[in-house]
Amino acid sequence: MVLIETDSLEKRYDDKVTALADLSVAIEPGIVGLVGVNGAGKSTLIKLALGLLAPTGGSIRVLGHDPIADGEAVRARVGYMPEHDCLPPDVIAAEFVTHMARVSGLPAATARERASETLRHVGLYEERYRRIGGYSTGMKQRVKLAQALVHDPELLLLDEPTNGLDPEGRRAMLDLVHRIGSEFGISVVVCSHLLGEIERICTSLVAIDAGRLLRSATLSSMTQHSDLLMVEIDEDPADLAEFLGRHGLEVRKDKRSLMVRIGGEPDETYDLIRDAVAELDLSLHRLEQHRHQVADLFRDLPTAEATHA
Ligand SMILES: Nc1ncnc2c1ncn2[C@@H]1O[C@H](COP(=O)(O)OP(=O)(O)OP(=O)(O)O)[C@@H](O)[C@H]1O
Repeated sequence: MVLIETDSLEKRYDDKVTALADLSVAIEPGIVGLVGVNGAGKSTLIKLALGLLAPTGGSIRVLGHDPIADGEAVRARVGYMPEHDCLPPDVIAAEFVTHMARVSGLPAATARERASETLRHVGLYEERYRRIGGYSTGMKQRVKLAQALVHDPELLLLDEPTNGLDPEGRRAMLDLVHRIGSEFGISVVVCSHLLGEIERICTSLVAIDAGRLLRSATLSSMTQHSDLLMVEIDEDPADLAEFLGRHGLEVRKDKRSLMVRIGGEPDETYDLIRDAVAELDLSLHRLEQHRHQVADLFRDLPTAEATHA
């Protein structure tokens, strides 16, 4: 089952700002990072998925449903953690999460039970009878996560869950999101403008820029071996680069390493490098096939804001 499927999706605000344009993507189950700079259109996509906004063009389906025509079915199966602070400060956390469970249709006793359980999952069990207004930012983020989880959804939509947290808090929140996705079997779409931060917990990434799809792929396909060999020697690599170049290999210097493109049979390239190192009397420190880094593949991510038509 595809989590979210869009076909030429478009969202324009007031006929002036194009937040999403011609976006076609199929988001598969797992922990999915939705990445893009501020203003790329991430929150707009989430709001369209929830049926809070209607598309101005194309279509979107969530767990097979149209979020506008079939909003109730989507809300029953999807949990949403909004980006900004939206919690009532005078309400006790356990009461708030119980209330949200009741809004989702759970009977009173089940709602209370689920609220306690969910607050335990997010690490707030001991503090659950305190007023939300007295909570730290990290604790408030956890209450937002708990209310999204309380009705046992199949899909969680988290909009910048690390917002406002310090580095330790960010790490803890992402560990929690990872645990929910991997241990509870709930699919998660987590928005972030910080690729480096969320890539470690995601099974796939969808990158958007200025409302358009930039890339969508699983992490494993992104970190496959490249056709480059990384060569590190203890000495300056200039002579080695020159030698390999003379023998027909494509060589690029990368800081203190050389990146050598595998030409023809990989074994021949390995042998040529070993022979060159021996002939030039160098000390080989490392010779291995280079893996793509996710950040390398997103290096071209432009920083443009959404298109203003
Ligand atoms: N209600 C609105 N009315 C007009 N323009 C809007 C509205 N909401 C968003 N936009 C514009 O649409 C574009 C996409 O915004 P969106 O909030 O979806 O991006 P984002 O990637 O979630 O960024 P951020 O993390 O900063 O919210 C931006 O140019 C934004 O200014």
